[in-house]
Amino acid sequence: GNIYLSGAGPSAWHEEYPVAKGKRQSPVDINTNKTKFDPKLAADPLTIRFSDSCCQSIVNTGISFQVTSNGAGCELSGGPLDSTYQFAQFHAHWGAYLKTTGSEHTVDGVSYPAELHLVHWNTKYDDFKDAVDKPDGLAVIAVFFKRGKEHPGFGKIQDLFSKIPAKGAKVNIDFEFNPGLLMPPDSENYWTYLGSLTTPPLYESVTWIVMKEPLEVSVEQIAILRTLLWETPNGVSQMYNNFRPPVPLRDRVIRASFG
Ligand SMILES: NS(=O)(=O)c1ccc(NC(=O)NCCCCO)cc1
Ligand SMILES: [Zn+2]
Repeated sequence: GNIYLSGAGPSAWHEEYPVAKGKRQSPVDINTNKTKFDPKLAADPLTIRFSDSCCQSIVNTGISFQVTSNGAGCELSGGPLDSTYQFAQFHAHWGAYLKTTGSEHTVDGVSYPAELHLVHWNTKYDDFKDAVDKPDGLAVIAVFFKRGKEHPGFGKIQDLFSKIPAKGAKVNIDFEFNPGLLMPPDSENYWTYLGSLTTPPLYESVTWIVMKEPLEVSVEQIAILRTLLWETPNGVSQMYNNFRPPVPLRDRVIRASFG
């Protein structure tokens, strides 16, 4: 069923996934008065490498779209990471029409209309499946979407949405698409903390790297996200509010790469 709409939604996930109330869950609110600048992050800059041949296909996962990669030439290292992580997929989370919610992480209690996740796995493990539940298994770059000028690159991906109308639908991407296009102009300023997958199984395996600067997309592009379809208790309908709200930070400090 639909993990956001069946039962009480995210607040009930702990019944099947007790880790939902764990010590390093995601997303969280980023209280900028409590983040801590870490000069080590600035001293060893994050290296984000993407290529034009990174993306193979796009699938409707039933809770988002997902652009999947074989990771060739697409690697992440440096910053908070002690290893090289390989790109696996990107997807997004978003809200409802005329609502201000949509992102998973919030900044000083404020949501963005949507949030993109670029998922990478630690190459010290054999593959994604082996890495997905290890404490240092994954690194996810989060990019907030903000309403503004159109983003033609993201539009190329959105043009494929009509070809994946239902859960499990998948099409190949037969044009070059470099996910680097989805990085904000300034991707040096980020926050990082140890967290989890934001959907079941909620594994506490993610080093989160949340970009401070949002990416501008048009209001129409935010609306097009909702043209994807998913199953709900009342039948197939438009996909929206596929986000987990922030959970307690517990005993964690969010580090900033900037002063
Ligand atoms: N939103 S998020 O935290 O970036 C995220 C990323 C991957 C996943 N899950 C995933 O890729 N596969 C789950 C399979 C687990 C069983 O092997 C869930 C949430
Ligand atoms: Zn996500």
